[in-house]
Amino acid sequence: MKSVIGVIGLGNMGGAIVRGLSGRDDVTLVGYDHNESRMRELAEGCGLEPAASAVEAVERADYVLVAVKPQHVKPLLKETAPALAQGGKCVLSIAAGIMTDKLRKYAGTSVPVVRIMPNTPAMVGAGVFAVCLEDENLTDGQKAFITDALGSLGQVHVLGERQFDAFTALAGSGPAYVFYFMEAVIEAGVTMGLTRTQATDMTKALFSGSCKLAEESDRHISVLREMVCSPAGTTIAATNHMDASAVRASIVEAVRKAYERSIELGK
Ligand SMILES: NC(=O)C1=CN([C@@H]2O[C@H](COP(=O)(O)OP(=O)(O)OC[C@H]3O[C@@H](n4cnc5c(N)ncnc54)[C@H](O)[C@@H]3O)[C@@H](O)[C@H]2O)C=CC1
Ligand SMILES: O=C(O)[C@@H]1CCC=N1
Repeated sequence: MKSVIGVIGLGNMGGAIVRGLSGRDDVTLVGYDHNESRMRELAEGCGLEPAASAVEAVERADYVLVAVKPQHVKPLLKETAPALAQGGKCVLSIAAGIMTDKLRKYAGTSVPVVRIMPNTPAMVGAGVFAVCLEDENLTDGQKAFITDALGSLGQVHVLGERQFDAFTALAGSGPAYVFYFMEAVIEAGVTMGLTRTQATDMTKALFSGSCKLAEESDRHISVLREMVCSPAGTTIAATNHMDASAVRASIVEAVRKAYERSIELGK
């Protein structure tokens, strides 16, 4: 039997998850967004069934995926609480920082809630997900369905909720750090006289090749870096400059800022 996933909020992340799940034949996707063009695009592109309202999406769904911005979660769950109370449903929230006890309070019923933290590479089936399955009202069938569905969009880590802020700062926000570093490398290439197209193509291949090596090699990441740093060579000149500029400390501090912000959003 098919499970119905009702996705509310079809922006960057909700849209990515719909695209990623659209190939599954055990799932019917229903969606609602205030922005009609988002529903239309996903209806045409991957067979999403548009709902006339958030309440209708909830009424039709077995799993309700809440993919609106954190500040919109409370009014949305309050509005849909009567429909959520119909029984047999499950709330999945990807909102950064909003804890399960708050989600339960807003939904106002004994509906089980699951917190999920995705990242945007889910758009191409290469996401990294954290999922918190601690709600005692969750059935084994629901847990199995959720982990399996997320598994078709990328790597899944079942985590306790207390680890969610760290995961959000590292992997949820993480693609932005990687793209930020890529932008800087591209600018360096252009500074040295490469065309922007050349520098962009080279940088994409550099990052995907390095990630492939890190994944497929048994060597520690630090050893892989040392292998590039020839004695008195070009690379050690660059990494010494990064150390002198405290780039590593700055990255650690930046990720910690995201962690603090995630904690703050949960208050
Ligand atoms: N963008 C990212 O990389 C990640 C985002 N998240 C979380 O995902 C959630 C969504 O983020 P984005 O997709 O980036 O935001 P977005 O702004 O791209 O999409 C949000 C969508 O929700 C719609 N919306 C707002 N209120 C609504 C309502 N009451 N009913 C129906 N639709 C409504 C908006 O029209 C918009 O299309 C956030 O809570 C964020 O914390 C989590 C991990 C990664
Ligand atoms: O920046 C944010 O708040 C969201 C959560 C993780 C990635 N984007």
